[in-house]
Amino acid sequence: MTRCHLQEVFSSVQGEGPYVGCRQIFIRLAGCNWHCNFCDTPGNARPASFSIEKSPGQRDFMNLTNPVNAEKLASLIKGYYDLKTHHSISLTGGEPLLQTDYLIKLIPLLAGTRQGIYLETNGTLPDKLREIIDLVAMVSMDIKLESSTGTATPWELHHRFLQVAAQKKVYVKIVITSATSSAEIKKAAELISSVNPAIELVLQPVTPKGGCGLPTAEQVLHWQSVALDYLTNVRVIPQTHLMLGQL
Ligand SMILES: C[S@@+](CC[C@H](N)C(=O)[O-])C[C@H]1O[C@@H](n2cnc3c(N)ncnc32)[C@H](O)[C@@H]1O
Ligand SMILES: Nc1nc2[nH]cc(C(=O)O)c2c(=O)[nH]1
Ligand code: SF4
Ligand SMILES: [Mg+2]
Repeated sequence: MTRCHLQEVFSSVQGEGPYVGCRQIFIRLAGCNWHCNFCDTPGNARPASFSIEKSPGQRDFMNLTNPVNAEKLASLIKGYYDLKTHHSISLTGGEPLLQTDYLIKLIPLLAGTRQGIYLETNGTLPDKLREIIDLVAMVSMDIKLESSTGTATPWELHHRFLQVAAQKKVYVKIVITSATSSAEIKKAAELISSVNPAIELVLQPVTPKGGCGLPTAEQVLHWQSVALDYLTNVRVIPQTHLMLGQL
């Protein structure tokens, strides 16, 4: 039986990127293969328990033991939330693609939302994406810049990842900080354009954390125009859920 380590499950509105405001069920898997200084959800890869909010917005969390099998998780979700009022199910983390065997079992049990599965991923595991791309409707892919992670940007992995993701609805998100450089934005925009210049790029100003500070207004507008030399659609959208008190 395939079982998974989770961090949390809740119903909220998508707070980032072009689907902002869409009602989603968030399933946050545990464990990550990357390290971003700004990460707002770091955590243990094997937590003993996870929490599930029973009534959206009420913060009436119940703690359950990890790992959990797919049938149990699907029946909890269907018991607490009405799938048909939800735009989609966000698979996030941590890095959800670290547990693809589990997702292959879980996703078919969660049919009934309006648009299906929304995958939120760091864009570094193209071979794992290939295993589940047929089960996913939308991909939110990050490009991870060295200036905010301390690790060299995995350009080749990101390129292969985007080629697979482009089979479905996909947009690319880059968290920008005061340390971001124009050269990084140019290289990212060139990479996206080489797959398809119509793929949308969202520049997401960091919510300050881990020594990462906000870029200036001048920096943000400059990087947007750099990216627009290569791409049709480049938007600047910050995280919005925090200001709404949403999870
Ligand atoms: C927590 S990650 C989980 C999914 C996957 N590991 C990834 O990085 O895309 C979800 C999204 O939150 C973004 N994020 C995390 N911390 C942030 C912060 N402090 N400010 C802005 N965005 C942040 C990530 O860049 C990513 O797009
Ligand atoms: N409301 C809300 N929107 C989000 N968009 C991406 C999130 C994530 O952590 O994956 C997230 C999240 O944690 N909450
Ligand atoms: S890849 Fe995602 S979950 Fe992992 S450290 Fe970076 S922001 Fe956090
Ligand atoms: Mg988040």
